[in-house]
Amino acid sequence: MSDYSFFGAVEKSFDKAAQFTTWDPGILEQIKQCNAVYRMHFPVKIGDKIEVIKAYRVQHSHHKLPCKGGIRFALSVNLDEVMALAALMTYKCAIVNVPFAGAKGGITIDPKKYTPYELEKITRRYTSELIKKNFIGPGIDVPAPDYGTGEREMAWIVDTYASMRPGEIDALGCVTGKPVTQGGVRGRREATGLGVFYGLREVLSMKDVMDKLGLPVGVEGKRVVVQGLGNVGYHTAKFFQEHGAKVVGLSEYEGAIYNMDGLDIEKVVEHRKTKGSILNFPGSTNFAKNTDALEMECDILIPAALENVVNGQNAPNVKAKIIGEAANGPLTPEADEIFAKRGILVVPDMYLNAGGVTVSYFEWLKNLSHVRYGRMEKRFTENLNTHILGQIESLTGKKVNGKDKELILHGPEEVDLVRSGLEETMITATREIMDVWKKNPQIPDMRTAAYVVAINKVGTSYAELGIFP
Ligand SMILES: NC(=O)c1ccc[n+]([C@@H]2O[C@H](COP(=O)([O-])OP(=O)(O)OC[C@H]3O[C@@H](n4cnc5c(N)ncnc54)[C@H](O)[C@@H]3O)[C@@H](O)[C@H]2O)c1
Repeated sequence: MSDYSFFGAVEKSFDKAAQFTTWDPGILEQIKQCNAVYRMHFPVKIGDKIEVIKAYRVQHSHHKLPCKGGIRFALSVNLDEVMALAALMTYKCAIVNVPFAGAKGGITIDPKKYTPYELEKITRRYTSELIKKNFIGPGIDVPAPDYGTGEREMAWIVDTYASMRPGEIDALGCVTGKPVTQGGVRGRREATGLGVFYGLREVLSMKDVMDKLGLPVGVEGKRVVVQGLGNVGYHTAKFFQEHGAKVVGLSEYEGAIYNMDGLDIEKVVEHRKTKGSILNFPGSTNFAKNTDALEMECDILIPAALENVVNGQNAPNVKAKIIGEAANGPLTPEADEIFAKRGILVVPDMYLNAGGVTVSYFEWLKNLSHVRYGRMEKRFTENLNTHILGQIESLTGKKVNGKDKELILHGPEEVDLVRSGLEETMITATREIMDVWKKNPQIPDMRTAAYVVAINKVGTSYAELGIFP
């Protein structure tokens, strides 16, 4: 499918961008390599058998600490994939100014083949392996959810960590993406999808960019196709629908569906729950292969499942004018070249799906500072805020009601704070990358511009810190 492995593709993109920077070749090589690779095998009792589980944790960089990156549960997990995903995390964090270095983990299992009890045993044993080798901790390396994992697994991880490190006051900050009741933050669940939406909305608002693509400005009325209805795909599709776009195509494992008038995401999810498949959704046309979605008639294609799905073979058939990489590494380098030639805009994974890590940063800060975000305790603020409300009303001569009154009296909700921080982050990152691209017309695509931004930020860290010893 591609001449490059996943890590090879990341290295190729890095090299392509490095020529637009002025860093010493030694620094560039150091930024590119993975600093620490932990490949492990451990036994777990499944029924009356002992199963040997293969797993990984890769810390791509230590230019900032802790390292940060999700944990993937899938049969396809391998060292090359985990290295590539760890490297992308370094660049992602740099672009959105989240002070972490990149890491990633994975367990080579099909989670659907295990009971929740067995998955818990595997997750806890994996966590204990990370603890033994100092590959996890609030100031060392902080995992998060990724493909095949979610809040449940993160709760098992934090519980295992806290049990094995009794008395560690910051234990909650050893992992993010936890349930809200276990130190998680409101807004983390939908953060990656919302970040994808904010990033693409910003691109869609740029008149010069849209003129080049021959598309009208704005989200309203855009036809969107999403591959993968998991955490990232579902929320991305929902936010597009809520803001006036038409989600015309969706795909899951079992196939794809299309309706040029738009599909109702919630109803499709409900249909899949009851019928076991997205196929045969009323009013839509079925496609037997899930990859058919990639070639559907639309304005924006959003791959939100796994890597290497758009490649040299199917890229010539893609009809979208914009590809929003919600998944990590969905395009091969061959596809990238085809899209650059065809004038199709690829909005790259390495910042577009940074919503998860951005909100994870808020969660980590909340855990370390041992506070709650948002609404202040009524008893602390009521008198002062009631006074402020009175002042505003007498100055403006108008009564303040509804949401505004709530905001003045009690401050914003945690989820509103988180979302506004995320929105600002994604808008700033999009503009920064576009500015670099516009200032240097020799940069061939937005991905390369994003890498230039990332390399310059990580390079600056090395230059300022010096090389030890
Ligand atoms: N979860 C996060 O916060 C996060 C953050 C950044 C990036 N990502 C990336 O987003 C991607 C998806 O992650 P997720 O967390 O949504 O995973 P998930 O497990 O919640 O969902 C993935 C979905 O894709 C479906 N799928 C798998 N192969 C498919 C195919 N060939 N065609 C159509 N559907 C397919 C699966 O059935 C599943 O429903 C991954 O590349 C991940 O690395 C996730």
